Amino acid sequence: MTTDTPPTLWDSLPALRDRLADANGLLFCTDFDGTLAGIEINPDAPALGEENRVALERLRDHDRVDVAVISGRELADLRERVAIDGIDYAGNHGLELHRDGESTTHPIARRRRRDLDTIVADIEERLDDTDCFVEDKSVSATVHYRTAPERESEVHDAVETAVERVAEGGFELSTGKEIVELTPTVAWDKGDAVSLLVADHDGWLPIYIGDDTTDEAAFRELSEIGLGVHVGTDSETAADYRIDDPDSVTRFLDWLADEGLAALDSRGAA
Ligand SMILES: O=P(O)(O)OC[C@H]1O[C@H](O[C@H]2O[C@H](CO)[C@@H](O)[C@H](O)[C@H]2O)[C@H](O)[C@@H](O)[C@@H]1O
Repeated sequence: MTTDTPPTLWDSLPALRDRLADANGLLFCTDFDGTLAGIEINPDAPALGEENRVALERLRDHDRVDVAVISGRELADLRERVAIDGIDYAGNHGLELHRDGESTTHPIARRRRRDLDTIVADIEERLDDTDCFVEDKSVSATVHYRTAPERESEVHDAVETAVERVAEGGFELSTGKEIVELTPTVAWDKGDAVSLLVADHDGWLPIYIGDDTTDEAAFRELSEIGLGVHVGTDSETAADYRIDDPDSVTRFLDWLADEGLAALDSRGAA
């Protein structure tokens, strides 16, 4: 993993234009929270802004562009929030996929649902008298402590204890922005979801854009073959480039739907 802050994407747009002009097509993959929508206190609040919707639809409508939204959110929640037809979706960090109109869930994740229900109930009981709460995402769960940051270690302890009690080794913990994520122990992440899509797009340029720790797997997957863009100023990222915040993502989407598509169309024009 690169430890230097990657260069800003804005200085590299001429190079990106060249890569698009050489590519068979564009596979545009994006995270949702902190990328397409800003971070909010209430996890129910984030919505896809109109400018982003228009740009993503313009990309979708190009015959040599495919779009995928890849999120830690539950697939049903993500699809409802984004609500763009004709694109691919991955929910629960890739454990749920919606491709070509069909939804699938990783079989091991499906089998662990009952254990997860018990774990969620246990965590809820342990955190009952706090402001922390559990977002039950059917095959994974997220414990939110944004409104009680002083409870961070208490949340970790509660999740660890609940997993040990119910299904030791069956679930793993990861951290995100003021959250602890609890996912079934399965060798499958956002990087694998991206790699599955890349396999169907020979000679296309894959781009992945995201802001959080689970997006790093996708950046690593694309390090040799595509382009990763980290949203934020963290230095520890495997992404090739960075941009500041979700507003910058909107500007980039606008550029891509305009100049990026023009570059793609210029292939063979000279
Ligand atoms: O992969 P993503 O699309 O980035 O999803 C990651 C998690 O995002 C959500 O939590 C984050 O956003 C919330 C709303 O802005 C915020 O309140 C929370 O503190 C953030 O961590 C979502 O609720 C989780 O399920 C996703 O896993």
